[in-house]
Amino acid sequence: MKVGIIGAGQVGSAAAYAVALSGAASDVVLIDRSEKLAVAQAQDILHATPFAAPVRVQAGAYSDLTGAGIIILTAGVNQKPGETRLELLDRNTAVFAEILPQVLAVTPNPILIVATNPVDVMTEVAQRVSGLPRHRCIGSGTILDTARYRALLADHLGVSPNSIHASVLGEHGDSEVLCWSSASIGTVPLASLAEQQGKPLDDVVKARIDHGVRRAAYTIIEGKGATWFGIGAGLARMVRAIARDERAVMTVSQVEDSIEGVGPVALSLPRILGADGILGTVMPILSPEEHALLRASAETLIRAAGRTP
Ligand SMILES: NC(=O)C1=CN([C@@H]2O[C@H](COP(=O)(O)OP(=O)(O)OC[C@H]3O[C@@H](n4cnc5c(N)ncnc54)[C@H](O)[C@@H]3O)[C@@H](O)[C@H]2O)C=CC1
Ligand SMILES: CC(=O)C(=O)O
Repeated sequence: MKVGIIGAGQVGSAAAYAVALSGAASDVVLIDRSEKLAVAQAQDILHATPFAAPVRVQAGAYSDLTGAGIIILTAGVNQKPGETRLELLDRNTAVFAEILPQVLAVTPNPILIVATNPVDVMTEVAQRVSGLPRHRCIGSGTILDTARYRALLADHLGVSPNSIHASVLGEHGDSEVLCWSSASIGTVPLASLAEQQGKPLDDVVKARIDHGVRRAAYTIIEGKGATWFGIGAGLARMVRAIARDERAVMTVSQVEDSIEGVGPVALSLPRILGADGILGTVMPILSPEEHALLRASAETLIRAAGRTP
């Protein structure tokens, strides 16, 4: 499958690199407002392919997107230290208004994967501007937050993150919801395994993990100006699930008519990802407190999109 990536900055290039290393697609086309940057990134990544998978990586123009099945949108501005994701909305909406007509003129029915922040509201913008069906307009949403959550739980419990089933729902941002009540290691509830391991998940540990997930972007941006490896890997994982029709479950964002009684809104829930995009939603069993937090997160996103919940 050919994948177009619009925005060849840190996130776009990390996604291209992860696609190339994992062989998730056969062709990657990088497009950026700065052609010089796109050419340099494509060359650098192409030079990694002899060590990994035979993926064709090139910089291009919109006309080179002919036949692309997936378009990843990473173009736009990122957060400066202390800035929230929601503060980027107006600037990045203008970027999408410029990009999307050029994409759709060449490839009229792609699956869009949105990474540009604020990713949930930008998913709604992309769906509205493109007119594509909701299930083919997918935000990376909390795929990264869920990965952070699983990585921190794995570190605490001394088990592989691959064996941890735990989700972050709602906004990819400050109001996100860490699901504690349904988390498990294999078939064993999280709290039970933590007791068995002699590493209970008390309030102090939970608060530390919550902070580590919710504030990760701020901490990393303070240290190195932006985040890119985690999301790059997450975007490549989404590409693989779609390209191979895996029907894998991932927390990604899609416009919904109603969540917890409010909507329409785009936010993350565990979704089945396959060849036609989002094939379904796997709603986890939530505690009353988690339901309330998810509703509050949806309301935050509706307000961010300029509507009253
Ligand atoms: N969804 C997620 O989990 C994450 C999202 N992000 C978001 O991804 C976005 C990109 O971040 P970075 O790659 O760090 O920024 P960056 O500044 O390194 O790259 C953005 C690129 O977009 C290009 N661009 C801007 N306007 C364009 C246009 N009209 N047409 C074509 N190219 C255009 C710029 O030239 C630049 O190369 C930001 O909004 C950031 O907040 C970043 C990390 C994680
Ligand atoms: C920047 C961003 O959205 C993140 O790293 O979570």
